[in-house]
Amino acid sequence: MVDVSIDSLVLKLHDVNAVKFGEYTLKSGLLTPIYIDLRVLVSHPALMNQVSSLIYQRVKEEKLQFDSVCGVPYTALPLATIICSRHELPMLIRRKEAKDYGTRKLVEGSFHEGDTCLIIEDTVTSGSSILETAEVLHKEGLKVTDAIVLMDRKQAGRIDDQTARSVRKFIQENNTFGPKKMNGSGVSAPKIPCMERKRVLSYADRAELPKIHPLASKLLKIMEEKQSNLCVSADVTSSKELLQLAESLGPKICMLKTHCDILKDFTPEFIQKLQAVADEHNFLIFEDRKFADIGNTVKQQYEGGVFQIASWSHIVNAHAVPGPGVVKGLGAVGKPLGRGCLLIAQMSSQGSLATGEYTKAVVKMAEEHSDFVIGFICNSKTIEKPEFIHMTPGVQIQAGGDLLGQQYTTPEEVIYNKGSDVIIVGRGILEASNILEAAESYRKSGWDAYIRKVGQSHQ
Ligand SMILES: O=c1ccn([C@@H]2O[C@H](COP(=O)(O)O)[C@@H](O)[C@H]2O)c(=O)[nH]1
Repeated sequence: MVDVSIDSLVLKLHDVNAVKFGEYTLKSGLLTPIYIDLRVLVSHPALMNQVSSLIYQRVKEEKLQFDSVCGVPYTALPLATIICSRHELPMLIRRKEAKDYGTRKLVEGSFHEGDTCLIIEDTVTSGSSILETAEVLHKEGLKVTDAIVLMDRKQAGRIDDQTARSVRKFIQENNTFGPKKMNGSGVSAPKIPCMERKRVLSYADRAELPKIHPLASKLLKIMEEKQSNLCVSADVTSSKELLQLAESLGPKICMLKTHCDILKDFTPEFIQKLQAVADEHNFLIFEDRKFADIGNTVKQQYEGGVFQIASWSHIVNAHAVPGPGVVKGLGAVGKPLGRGCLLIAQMSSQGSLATGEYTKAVVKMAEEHSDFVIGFICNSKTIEKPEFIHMTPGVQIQAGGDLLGQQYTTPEEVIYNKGSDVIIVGRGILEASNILEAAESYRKSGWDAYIRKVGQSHQ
């Protein structure tokens, strides 16, 4: 039996650099002065054993009942393996991505519908990783009622007073032990420490902010009025098909996203019809053109050519790679027309390079051009300024991915946990057997997650 003293364990964790002090960004986007990185544990077998024993000790103390154990990938996976092997408990493995071949299962191992699965996690902040795992298990028919998490923020004279104060303040402001909650998808939120949320303004309140861009205000009002934060990505190749989509899904959406350069029959007449449908059903058009050239070129691409995008698309987007000239060039055309631009701060695709410092630089560029930039394409909220609208692609009811690197997150995760405002859904709707029903299901999931987020922050 391994001797487990919490204090000695914490010191050892600090020794192997698993507890770091400084300025770090959490998965939730929050800045934290303390970061617990238990990924290094795999290189320290004695510590792995200690941590596993501590977790199992807690399982016993809590007298938890379960049929199998699942470690949240990846850090908690080896911890769960040690516990299960040592105590001869059945284990399940949750895949982060479905395989491209074979069974395409997201949960590996043997189980029966209705079995209870205990989740094991190394550290927790908002609980989003645990919820993601719980949702995947739930979809496979498993019940999840409990999660055991290892996290200790005690210090032992190893940090200076200033750091200790800011850590304590952070813990006070951000960590509370909340009641058991439902997460809206029918999955019981496991009992874990959960983060106290900052007050979240409603879309309607944000529409009235003094510094809001008029187009952002218009979009937020549409969202509130139609109870929809759903943008459908109309990735079809014929204008007839696109118009049919716009016509039938119009009442369900706040925005329709186009890729005009994949249409085989683009004409000015088609655009007139699309604008009429947008007016009739009160949604905005967003041409996902992803401009990425010097100012002078994007100006011409936006205004002229075959597509004359500026004349019909309320919103366009741009990469920040070329520097601020791209925004200035687009703004020269778009601002007089009352158009708005989204900067691509992050991408949903696997291996995207738009992360970390790059994302921060994009946000800064947006702040410096807020008379034209109304928000971001991103995976999660990038800035606490309610004037900016965060829009997230790579959304499907079931998390997973495609064969070309697209990665999907659920509407609940995107809106509630990641703090985004708009879900952008393409194939999740377009490839459904009943497109209208699918759109309604996405609309409802996105809206319910928003209501829950706003509601909880006002309690
Ligand atoms: O990071 C990004 C930026 C844009 N997209 C676009 O969104 C849709 C997603 O389609 P799905 O069928 O839902 O995968 C598509 O038009 C992309 O070009 C994105 O996916 N990720």
